Amino acid sequence: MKAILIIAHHCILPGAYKGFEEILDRLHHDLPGTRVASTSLLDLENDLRTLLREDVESVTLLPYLLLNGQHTKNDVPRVVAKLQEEFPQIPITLLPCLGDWKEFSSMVVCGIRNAQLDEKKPSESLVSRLSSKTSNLFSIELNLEGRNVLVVGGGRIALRKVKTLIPTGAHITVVAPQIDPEFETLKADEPSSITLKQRPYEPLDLRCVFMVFICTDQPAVNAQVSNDARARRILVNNACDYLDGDFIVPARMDFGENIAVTVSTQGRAPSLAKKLKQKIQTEWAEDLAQIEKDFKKE
Ligand SMILES: C[C@@]1(CC(=O)O)C2=NC(=C\c3[nH]c(c(CCC(=O)O)c3CC(=O)O)Cc3[nH]c(c(CC(=O)O)c3CCC(=O)O)/C=C3\N/C(=C\2)[C@@H](CCC(=O)O)[C@]3(C)CC(=O)O)/[C@H]1CCC(=O)O
Ligand SMILES: NC(=O)c1ccc[n+]([C@@H]2O[C@H](COP(=O)([O-])OP(=O)(O)OC[C@H]3O[C@@H](n4cnc5c(N)ncnc54)[C@H](O)[C@@H]3O)[C@@H](O)[C@H]2O)c1
Repeated sequence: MKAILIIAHHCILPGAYKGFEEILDRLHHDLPGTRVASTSLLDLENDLRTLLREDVESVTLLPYLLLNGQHTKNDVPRVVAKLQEEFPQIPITLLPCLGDWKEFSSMVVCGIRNAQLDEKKPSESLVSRLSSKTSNLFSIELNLEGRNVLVVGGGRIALRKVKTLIPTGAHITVVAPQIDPEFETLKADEPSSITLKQRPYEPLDLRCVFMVFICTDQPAVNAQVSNDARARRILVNNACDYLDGDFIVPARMDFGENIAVTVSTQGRAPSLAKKLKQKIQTEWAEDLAQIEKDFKKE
């Protein structure tokens, strides 16, 4: 079994470990079969030794620290070197401090930009978001025929976006390390309109792209794509953060040959948009079909 050991500062203030605990929960959930443990700088040596005595094949150490200072330059490597000598058969990998991760700067910039946006659009509870009367989004129906559209992410949300993009005639590229098998089925039906790239996003994926849909489960990747696209003046839809993108996708229904009805909550309550869509589909279908028939007779 592989193991991850996260090293954090010791702190006794209530609530200090909120973000840290969320990361542990997510690692437990997202990396089943990996032993996830945490320790403090003081307990590192004892805890790491205990872990190495368990049935682990490798240990990855993450210093939950921002700056590459005394702890990450000297204290932690010293313990790692000592224990690697004691347990030479178990590889120990020491990751860089968080501040040196390449996605970190994008995440910080994005967080600050969102905070500035939030100053303009205070978003408290859903109820208060919904009761705000003003809408400053502009509705259009966009022609994407022949345009290059990039979808970053290959999961459930990306799949939904691609399904709605196919009928537009756009050239769709999907890039993600994990691509849902259903994409292959879609590609088999539409070989010329879908390209699948099974690897992590790279900034060059944005070359000649008209519009990008950001749909990964990695906030740091989403922030990087958003920043890269903005620098290239590419239109952005961020499925994970409606305040970040240039546009949102409403729920769309087609009735008969000519009628399209879209429902939007301006990003504020997407699940309400879905509910309304279901209501409209069940309650309006017959009436709309009749209206279209009558219109054709006129
Ligand atoms: C309309 C539809 C079109 C489409 O996705 O193409 C759409 N969401 C749909 C479904 C859906 N969305 C969610 C669930 C699970 C909950 C549930 O099941 O109840 C389901 C249901 C499911 O997945 O089945 C939750 C959700 N949605 C967003 C977030 C992130 C966030 O808010 O940060 C979260 C998580 C937080 C939360 O729960 O709030 C974000 C967005 N979702 C949008 C559109 C945009 C805003 C549109 C608007 O407000 O008008 C925006 C901003 C992104 C964008 O522009 O794409 C599609 C209808 C499908 C259909 O056609 O039937
Ligand atoms: N718009 C919506 O309606 C809506 C609804 C629910 C959730 N969301 C948001 O959408 C996100 C994605 O949801 P999902 O259900 O599709 O998740 P998922 O776990 O099914 O898919 C995540 C995808 O991101 C990809 N990914 C990870 N790192 C990547 C990288 N470096 N480059 C490219 N791709 C990378 C993965 O390979 C995977 O294909 C959620 O995290 C959530 O924030 C949006």
